[in-house]
Amino acid sequence: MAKIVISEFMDEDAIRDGLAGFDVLYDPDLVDQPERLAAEVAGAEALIVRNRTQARGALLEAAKNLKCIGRLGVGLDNIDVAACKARDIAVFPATGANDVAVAEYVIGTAMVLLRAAYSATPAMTGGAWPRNALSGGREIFGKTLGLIGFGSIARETARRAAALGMAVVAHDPFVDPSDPAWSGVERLEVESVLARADVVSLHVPLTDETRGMISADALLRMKPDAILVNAARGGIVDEAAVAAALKEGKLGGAALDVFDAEPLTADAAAVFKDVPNLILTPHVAGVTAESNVRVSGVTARSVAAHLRRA
Ligand SMILES: O=C(O)[C@H](O)COP(=O)(O)O
Repeated sequence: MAKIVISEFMDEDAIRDGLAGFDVLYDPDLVDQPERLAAEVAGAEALIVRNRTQARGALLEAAKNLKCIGRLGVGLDNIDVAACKARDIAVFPATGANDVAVAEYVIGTAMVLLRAAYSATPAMTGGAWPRNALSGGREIFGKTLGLIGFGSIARETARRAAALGMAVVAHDPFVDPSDPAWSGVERLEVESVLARADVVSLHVPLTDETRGMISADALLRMKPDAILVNAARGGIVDEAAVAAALKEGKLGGAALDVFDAEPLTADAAAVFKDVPNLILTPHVAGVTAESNVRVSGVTARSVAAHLRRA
């Protein structure tokens, strides 16, 4: 049966159950061995990747027999989708399978950053009692969530926000105004979302249009105590501008899960040193134990079905 190469981590039960009968090469370290990866894909009919394998250029050229790419996530910026289309290589993102993980990350970090009270442990184990200093934390109830992008992850986030008593506003030119998804959510232009929201969360792909969207200027148009959450893609946000705004008190807090260059190097991270009310995470908003099972299952099924049809 067809050969399937999996170059990044995937749930092993999903490989065993969903790809049974296929000749599978699963090596989560392949992504870091470009020459070996190119040699392995030369005979493959399917490639399964997360966000690090760059399915473009030389790798695609080497993959002469490729019929499909399974993406263990939703962002497609690491795949040359146009080149795949031209060669009739199907691309299967795991749409919907990590929505809950990202939505919980957004709500969780927003609550932590609004409350700004959960970093007292070192001071307290040192004998301090910073009650006065930490008494000004804010509640999420009654605040406004502003979503830039209103796809399925943003909608999961909106539902949770509404359940917590937030108002929700959103911008997405690709969702028709008559779409029932807008029910209970105010449809606004980007500028108004930025101006109105207490928590701004990004849910757009990285494209020429969205690159640099949250610039120093855009940050200035947000409320000075607003929280910014970026679990979408690095490159949408000007990282140095976020660090500066937090230091200067022009932004209330930020959670950044994604970065312009990943992994974030110590040099690139230096800009975030001693920045207040900042949460940095290594591109894990969409990855939980549960979402890895769902994402892997969906991807295995899409790839297997395509190869059986092909
Ligand atoms: O695009 C996505 O869905 C997220 O970046 C997570 O993707 P990954 O875990 O497959 O990299």
